[in-house]
Amino acid sequence: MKPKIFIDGEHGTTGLQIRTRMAGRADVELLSIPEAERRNAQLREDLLNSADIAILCLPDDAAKEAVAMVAGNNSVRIIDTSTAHRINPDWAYGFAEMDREQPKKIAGARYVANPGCYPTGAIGLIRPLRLAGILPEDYPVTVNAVSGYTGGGKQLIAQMEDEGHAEHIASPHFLYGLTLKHKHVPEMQVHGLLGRAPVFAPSVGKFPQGMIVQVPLHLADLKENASLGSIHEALADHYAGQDIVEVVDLKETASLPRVNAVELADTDRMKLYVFGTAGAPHVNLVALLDNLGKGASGAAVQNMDLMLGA
Ligand SMILES: NC(=O)C1=CN([C@@H]2O[C@H](COP(=O)(O)OP(=O)(O)OC[C@H]3O[C@@H](n4cnc5c(N)ncnc54)[C@H](OP(=O)(O)O)[C@@H]3O)[C@@H](O)[C@H]2O)C=CC1
Ligand SMILES: CC(=O)N[C@@H](CCC(=O)OP(=O)(O)O)C(=O)O
Repeated sequence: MKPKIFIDGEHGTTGLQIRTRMAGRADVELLSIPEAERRNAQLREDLLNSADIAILCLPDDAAKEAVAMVAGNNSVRIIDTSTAHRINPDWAYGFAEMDREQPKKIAGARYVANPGCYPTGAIGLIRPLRLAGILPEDYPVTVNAVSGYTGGGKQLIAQMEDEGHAEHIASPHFLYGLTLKHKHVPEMQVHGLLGRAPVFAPSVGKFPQGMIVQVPLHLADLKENASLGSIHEALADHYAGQDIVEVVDLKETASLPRVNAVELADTDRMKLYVFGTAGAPHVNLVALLDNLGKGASGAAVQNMDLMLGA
């Protein structure tokens, strides 16, 4: 029998992109809820309990409610794309490339927390340098980022695209999260293995999908003799043999005049760069991804495949 998959929130931004990725797959059976019934709690509970894997594409509160709906059913496994369970030690963190043994942990888990879009870039850059001993635990990390506006879900999409919207946003680029209490900070600290919470400065650009995450570093405050080359080598070693995360060659990186936020839109890949000048005191670590690809829906399907052994 084919494994049954139910996407709770399938008519939202992340859910729709997962459905698109699943179209044409003959190895799974997709359970579906009509759009008009998407908030029908009884129907959702029935579908959740009929699934082998439920992928939650809901706000945090609704995701917690969905987990409670299957509490008495030991056969339903869950992938949650919300922020609700990302630092819960009972959940496997669904970033398969973060450690060699992570794919195995995800494959065997009942509960998998899909990473946030910004944390995928930030943790992807920071964690390998913590593991290699290059980045000290108490380093004051700063994360600057720009996301495509689909990162804000249906509401922000409507504000950006509909000029008649009462809260239309006409700005081509804006900063937000200005209280510095963004929901992704704890996740970046925990899985980035950081002693201090990073300063996180997010922004949104007038493009639907794409994301740049930057982590600038002072070499003098890293492990002795850390250099552009040794940092690149640590990242390249960490991701060797992976096909989704690419550490871009230093020579190619040095030749780039700019980084385009939408380069990886509509892909599930992530590119990591180490920018700087040999012998100079600073480096800038950069991750490039699609907020809805490796940052959300692409990672959810990758995790589902690991859980199915596909
Ligand atoms: N967009 C992105 O780039 C990313 C999103 N995520 C996460 O994915 C989750 C979904 O976000 P996103 O797809 O962007 O959001 P959307 O607002 O686009 O979609 C959310 C969907 O969930 C439905 N929903 C809301 N509340 C309930 C409820 N109580 N019961 C049933 N259905 C409900 C909404 O229905 P309705 O239309 O009626 O509101 C909508 O269909 C969030 O937790 C978000 O943090 C993660 C990574 C990146
Ligand atoms: C542009 C934008 O608004 N982005 C969202 C983050 C994306 C998202 O929904 O958060 P998760 O990755 O945790 O699911 C935000 O800053 O709240």
